[in-house]
Amino acid sequence: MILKTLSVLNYKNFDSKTFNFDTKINCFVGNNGVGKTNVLDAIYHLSFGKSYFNPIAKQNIKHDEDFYVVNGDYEKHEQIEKIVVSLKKGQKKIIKRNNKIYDKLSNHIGFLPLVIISPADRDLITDGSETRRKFMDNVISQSDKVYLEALIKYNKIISQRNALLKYFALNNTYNKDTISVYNEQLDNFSAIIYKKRKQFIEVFSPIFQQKHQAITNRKEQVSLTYSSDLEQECLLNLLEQHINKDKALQYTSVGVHKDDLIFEIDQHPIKKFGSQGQQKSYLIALKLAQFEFIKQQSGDVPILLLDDIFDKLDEQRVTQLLDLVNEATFGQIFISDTHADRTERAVKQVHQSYKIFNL
Ligand SMILES: Nc1ncnc2c1ncn2[C@@H]1O[C@H](COP(=O)(O)OP(=O)(O)OP(=O)(O)O)[C@@H](O)[C@H]1O
Repeated sequence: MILKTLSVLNYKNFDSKTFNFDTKINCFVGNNGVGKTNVLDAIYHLSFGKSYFNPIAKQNIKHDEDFYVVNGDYEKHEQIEKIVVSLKKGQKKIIKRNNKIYDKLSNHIGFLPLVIISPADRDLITDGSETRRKFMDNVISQSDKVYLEALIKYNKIISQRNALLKYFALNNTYNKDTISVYNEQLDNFSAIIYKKRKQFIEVFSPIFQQKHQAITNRKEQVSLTYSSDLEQECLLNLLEQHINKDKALQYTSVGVHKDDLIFEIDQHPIKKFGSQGQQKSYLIALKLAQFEFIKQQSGDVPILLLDDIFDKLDEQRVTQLLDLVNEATFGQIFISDTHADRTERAVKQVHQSYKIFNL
């Protein structure tokens, strides 16, 4: 799968710009703030229908404009695929594949597999569990539609149940039957999500270990474990046991929407006990494992976005990283960096074709 051409219109700091890409390595270089990350984010948009960096869709429209368009021409399985994501202020976002509008964004997820490595990944360590759940959901969803559907439905019912708990509190009332209907639906979808997350970690964790060893030469022991309320009991029982708490809090306090991934180094939380360098290696290993997992599951080589790559690695390690990806049957890579010369030195050593875009 190759992104041949990208055109953006009123996207963040760009008014109108077109890029024709190399099939292997593409580097965006230039000073701080010229829009290197924005180009990577536009490519991310084409795979996920949204920004990696800014969840508020309308803030991706260029200041003082009222719409944006991101257009990508891909070659996939010898077919040309035209993907267009557009948003007009006050309207719903539209995603088209070959001029046909998708009914649901979820139908597009996984069609153009992609992995991004960015300085913002540190949020995976520093933020609360939601960021780690989103990471896990992103990896599994790119190759499992049943999972994505179950997740969307589960989240919808959780919102409805929370709204009902609020309504009960506000009106000083309670109806066990209505809550039970939600509980049963949640139990059904959470069983699917829990099982698939468990299966995912069983396959993903050894890949992560292997990537971590490859980039650190086995210096320290790291682990990645899945933690869920459902380890104790099925959700139906848990919801019944926690109903008084939920009524008091006015939201659902147990379930797979509280799951977490535990990141440890030498059996201690990496957030508290990992050095900066150890945390960066952990994150890179996590992202390379994501790349490998998606490649194995989907059969497609994901596009790789390396944002501000020298933030995490020195020059020698960047070359090692590119080699690692190169070994994994080469996909297309997009790199952003402030220094044209060091980027070019690193990519030259991979002996693949490349293009440098000065922004
Ligand atoms: N909606 C928007 N409209 C106009 N400009 C925007 C919008 N959103 C972001 N920008 C601008 O985009 C620029 C940041 O772009 P980007 O993050 O891609 O820079 P960069 O080249 O990656 O920089 P760095 O090297 O510092 O990471 C900023 O100048 C910011 O003001």
